[in-house]
Amino acid sequence: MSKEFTYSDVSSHSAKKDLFLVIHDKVYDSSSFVDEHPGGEEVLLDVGGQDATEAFEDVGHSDEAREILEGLLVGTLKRQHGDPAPKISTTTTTTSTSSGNTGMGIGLYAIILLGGALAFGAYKYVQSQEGKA
Ligand code: HEM
Repeated sequence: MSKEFTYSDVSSHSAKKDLFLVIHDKVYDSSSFVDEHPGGEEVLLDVGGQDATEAFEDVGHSDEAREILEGLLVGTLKRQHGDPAPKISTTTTTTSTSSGNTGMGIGLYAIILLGGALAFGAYKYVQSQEGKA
């Protein structure tokens, strides 16, 4: 059975010799790994006792790094009302890009429709002129 930690439990473990990190709502005891981290101890201490999901994923850690992480697992995070929201990177950027594309699509569509209407009007005008002649 894995242990459950609240956010305030985790935040009390932010010292170098007692360092918990939250990644994807799981709690990892990184104390033994701080000195070995190829990215340096500074970055781990920065996110000690906090949600490090974004920092960890932004670096694009290897499968090997994820295996080490599994070995440090001590439990899961039990979220409570008022806790900081889970951090998930990438999704926001994807959404904003695709909504930008949709806006562009509608703009183009409007121009094509307008062009069609103008062409139709010109055609009708030419026809009426021809009728007169
Ligand atoms: C306990 C959690 C972590 C573990 C087990 C871990 C493990 C590793 C490992 C094994 C590497 C070598 C490259 C690779 O295999 O991907 C690495 C590199 C790196 N890590 Fe982490 N890491 C952790 C957390 C973090 C966090 C929170 C940051 C915050 C920014 C970070 C920043 C970096 C950076 C910048 C490198 C690249 C170092 C370089 O190539 O010069 N790591 N990490």
